[in-house]
Amino acid sequence: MNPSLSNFILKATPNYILNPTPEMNTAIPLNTGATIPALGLGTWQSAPGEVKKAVVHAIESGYRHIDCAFCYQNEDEVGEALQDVISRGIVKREDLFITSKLWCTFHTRTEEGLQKSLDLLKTPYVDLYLVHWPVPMNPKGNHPLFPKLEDGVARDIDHSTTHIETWKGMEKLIQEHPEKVKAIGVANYSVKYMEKLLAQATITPAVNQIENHPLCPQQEVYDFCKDKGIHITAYSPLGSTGSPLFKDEDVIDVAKKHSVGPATVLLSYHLARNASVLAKSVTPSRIEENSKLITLDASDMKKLEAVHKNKGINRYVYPPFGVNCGFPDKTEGIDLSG
Ligand SMILES: NC(=O)C1=CN([C@@H]2O[C@H](COP(=O)(O)OP(=O)(O)OC[C@H]3O[C@@H](n4cnc5c(N)ncnc54)[C@H](OP(=O)(O)O)[C@@H]3O)[C@@H](O)[C@H]2O)C=CC1
Ligand SMILES: O=C[C@H](O)[C@@H](O)[C@@H](O)[C@H](O)C(=O)O
Repeated sequence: MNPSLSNFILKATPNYILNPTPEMNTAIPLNTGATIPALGLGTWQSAPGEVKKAVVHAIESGYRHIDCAFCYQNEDEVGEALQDVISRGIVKREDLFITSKLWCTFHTRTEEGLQKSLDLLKTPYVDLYLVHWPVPMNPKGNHPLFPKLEDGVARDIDHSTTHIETWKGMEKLIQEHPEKVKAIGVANYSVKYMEKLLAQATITPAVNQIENHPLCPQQEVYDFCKDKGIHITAYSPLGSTGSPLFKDEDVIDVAKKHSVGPATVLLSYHLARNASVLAKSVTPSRIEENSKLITLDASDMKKLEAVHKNKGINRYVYPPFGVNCGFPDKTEGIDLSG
């Protein structure tokens, strides 16, 4: 076939699937041979005193995938929730998919980072352990999680190492402790950083967890990862704090068409993209509402895919590292891609 024609056909192939099983625990294959449930409960900014109840309620409502991180400073309480549901026989540990993440100040201490999360979560293993950001921060700085330089503003980056070295530490974890971690992956990786990582990786990341929604579709990372067999998990699908995407008129139109709420559309969008999605809530009724997914059709996807073209990209989560993480809409800061 004429190469330009085959290129056209590839590009013309819709990047969504039209008949996904519209269920929150649809099992999506990972490159490890395991699967990841389509919907997970997010726990970032879920306050102590609220997060245990939220996780218990989610699992009692059928959620099997919980997204955690050491830097959320609430893994201890998530662990209490896990102990509670497991001890009451609601689920077995092996029925759950638990993700945690290596925080930036632990890049040179992968084993310690993992063990801290396992202890807090009170679980012998995590199903997925992610590098939270490709940004090593000073492990001996003036704060254990968010060290700053003397000006009290700029984050204290650890220039003595690289995210590639971090990945080698992650590979060592799974090679030496397969009983503690079932899959390794990354979060917040752009194409540029992923290319640099893959050039030196022995193990391809199973997952890249990125901000993803109609105002930030990240099509270039999505397509790159799909091509390499790296699963995408979407975070901040509702637009993060306060769910601002609920007000988008195109989202509302699609929701009205299907007689559902905006959450269902915003979450089902990822199911159609064969990605998993994390929705955070500490409100019982919303946790239940978010568990309902539907099958969107080609015209719905077309409408949702046009949202960022008409309104521009909106990235809600971009911490002030002072680092250029390689995303086309955020080009300021130092390049740590290696
Ligand atoms: N790897 C990374 O760097 C990142 C990972 N994540 C992960 O992804 C998860 C989800 O992203 P997050 O940024 O938290 O934001 P979300 O897009 O999930 O939005 C959460 C907000 O929406 C509200 N909300 C949830 N459901 C509903 C509903 N049905 N109706 C109305 N409001 C609703 C929540 O309120 P309330 O809780 O009060 O009900 C909260 O204010 C995180 O919790 C975290 O686990 C997120 C960001 C970065
Ligand atoms: O996972 C959620 C986010 O990445 C969050 O962990 C960061 O935004 C963090 O608050 C930071 O300021 O660096």
